[in-house]
Amino acid sequence: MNMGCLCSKDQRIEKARKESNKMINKQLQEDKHNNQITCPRQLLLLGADESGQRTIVNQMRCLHVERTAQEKIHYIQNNSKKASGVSETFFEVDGIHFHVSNVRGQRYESRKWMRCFADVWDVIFVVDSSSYDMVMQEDSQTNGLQEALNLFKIIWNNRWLRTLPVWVLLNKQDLLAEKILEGKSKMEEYFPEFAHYTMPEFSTPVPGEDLRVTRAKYFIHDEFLKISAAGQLDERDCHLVFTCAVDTENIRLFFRVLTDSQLGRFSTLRHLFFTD
Ligand SMILES: Nc1nc2c(ncn2[C@@H]2O[C@H](COP(=O)(O)OP(=O)(O)OP(=O)(O)O)[C@@H](O)[C@H]2O)c(=O)[nH]1
Repeated sequence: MNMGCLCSKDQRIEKARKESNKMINKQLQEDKHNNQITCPRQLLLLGADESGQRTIVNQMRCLHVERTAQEKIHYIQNNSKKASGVSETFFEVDGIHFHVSNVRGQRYESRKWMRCFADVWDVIFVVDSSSYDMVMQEDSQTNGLQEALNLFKIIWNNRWLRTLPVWVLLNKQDLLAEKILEGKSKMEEYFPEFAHYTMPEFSTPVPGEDLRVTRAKYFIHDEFLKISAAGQLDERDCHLVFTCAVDTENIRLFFRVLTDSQLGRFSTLRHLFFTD
């Protein structure tokens, strides 16, 4: 009788323990799910002037926002000719909330804002790939692409951002292709090393793409790759992506790949962007 009682008491305890475990696990799952939905993923959007940052934000807003987007702008005092500050956009994709912080005037104010981004998930760095023959408005002297490379180096090596994955959007591919095919502005006149550049084996032209365009875009790609690879000790993701921000579909697909990567999913759309 006693034995029976003890046994059923043990069984009751065991049953209660299992139920409690089940409830805890269920709660954990729900919290995880709610967290994914309500806790915004913060993206830090950076790049040199005129690279296409605002266009990308606008595309995201048009695509996903309408109902959910809000925008806040904080201005930072500075002495440069252009306004600088942080504009923040909030929107939702597939139930996941995003928070994009777009920093203007990064080169001059970086010390002021870098440490404000403790919760950033990814850095998106936008490049005007067609600026290889242009000078910066700021000083009418510095080559546009060289300025983007210099700024990327600062951002890649910044200690506040050192652990974060970086997506380099080699933007304005349409304008780059136009310039290269036009033949008036030769890349080697601005970047002499281009004359001896050979493409990596994995570089595959987009169907129908002229090989001169493929070579130019991979040259730029490799210049950024060199910076991300130099002196790197720990594993850190640097994804180089060819984009055209005025093409809504292109930005939509990029965003889907980014969302998949943040959710730890392998994106079937990767091949549309990735060069590795
Ligand atoms: N053809 C083409 N034009 C682009 C592309 N991306 C941006 N643009 C244009 O380039 C210009 C500058 O783009 P913005 O989005 O304002 O660039 P930004 O980086 O926000 O510029 P700042 O305000 O100077 O920081 C605009 O006229 C855009 O329409 C692209 O991929 N292709």
